[in-house]
Amino acid sequence: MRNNVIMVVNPISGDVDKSELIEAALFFAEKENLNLVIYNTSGVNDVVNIKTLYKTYKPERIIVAGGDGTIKMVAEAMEKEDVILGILPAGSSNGLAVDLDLMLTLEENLKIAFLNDYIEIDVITINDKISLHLSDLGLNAELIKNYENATIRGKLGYALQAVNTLIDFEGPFTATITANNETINCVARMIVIANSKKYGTGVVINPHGVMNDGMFELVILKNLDLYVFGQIITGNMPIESNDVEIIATNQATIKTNFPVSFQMDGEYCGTETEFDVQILHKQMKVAIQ
Ligand SMILES: Nc1ncnc2c1ncn2[C@@H]1O[C@H](COP(=O)(O)OP(=O)(O)OP(=O)(O)O)[C@@H](O)[C@H]1O
Repeated sequence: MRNNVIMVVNPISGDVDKSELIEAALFFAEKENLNLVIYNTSGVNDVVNIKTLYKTYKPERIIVAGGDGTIKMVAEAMEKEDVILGILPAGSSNGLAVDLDLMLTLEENLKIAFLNDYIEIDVITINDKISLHLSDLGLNAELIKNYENATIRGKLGYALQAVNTLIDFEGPFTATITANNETINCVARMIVIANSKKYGTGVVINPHGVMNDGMFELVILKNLDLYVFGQIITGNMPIESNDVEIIATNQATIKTNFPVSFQMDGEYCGTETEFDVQILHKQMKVAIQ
């Protein structure tokens, strides 16, 4: 009997047609004598449908063709199951795939997703919602909100939006952070809650981030003027300066003095004043190179 593999495909992610990808995956599965069951997401009831498919087919692996949002949705559906995720990056944001060095050719990704060994990565929860790699409050979330509403797309649009956001931003907020049995107060422009090292753009924000060490980092950016901002986006994260403080922990609460914009893995999530951050150690098995 052939072993089953489920492939979850987000037909709209990254604005790309997936027919070539599906054809290549079917061909690969046939060659490996695997029965590939394809599920196209609809954006409605996907978690429930994937749970049902899992119970029916009991696969050892689930392949995900989509962006971070689709991976998170599958991770949520498979929270209680012992299954390996294989990633075929196909989103407009592929932060997790960038972090795991999976931005490769389709042939390479197919081989890794279907056959390679895996690592068990930690998953962060913020107010009970899953974050796979990087979430933040403050300036970058503000930037993402503005970018979602912007008319000029592409790199120039992003740069213009960044400058506008820096100029318009309400100013620093005060955060009360409790972690490692200590409470500190600080004034910040942005606080990153980081499981990993870099954003999907490749910008390194948390040089010591390791995805399976049972810890996450709070990267507190106290000052984010154009100079510091420039250093960060050019890959020279000023970790030794007074502008930056990094706290490594496995549990934290953050309270802010006014509602602050907040984004999780590239998706704008509104404003909040309280953030309860936990780590689920080695929660997810992901196939890697
Ligand atoms: N068939 C569908 N039609 C419309 N939306 C869908 C469909 N399937 C999934 N979605 C939505 O796709 C989003 C996840 O997309 P994902 O993050 O994987 O790709 P992306 O290209 O990076 O997305 P984004 O446009 O948000 O950057 C979810 O909001 C989900 O509800």
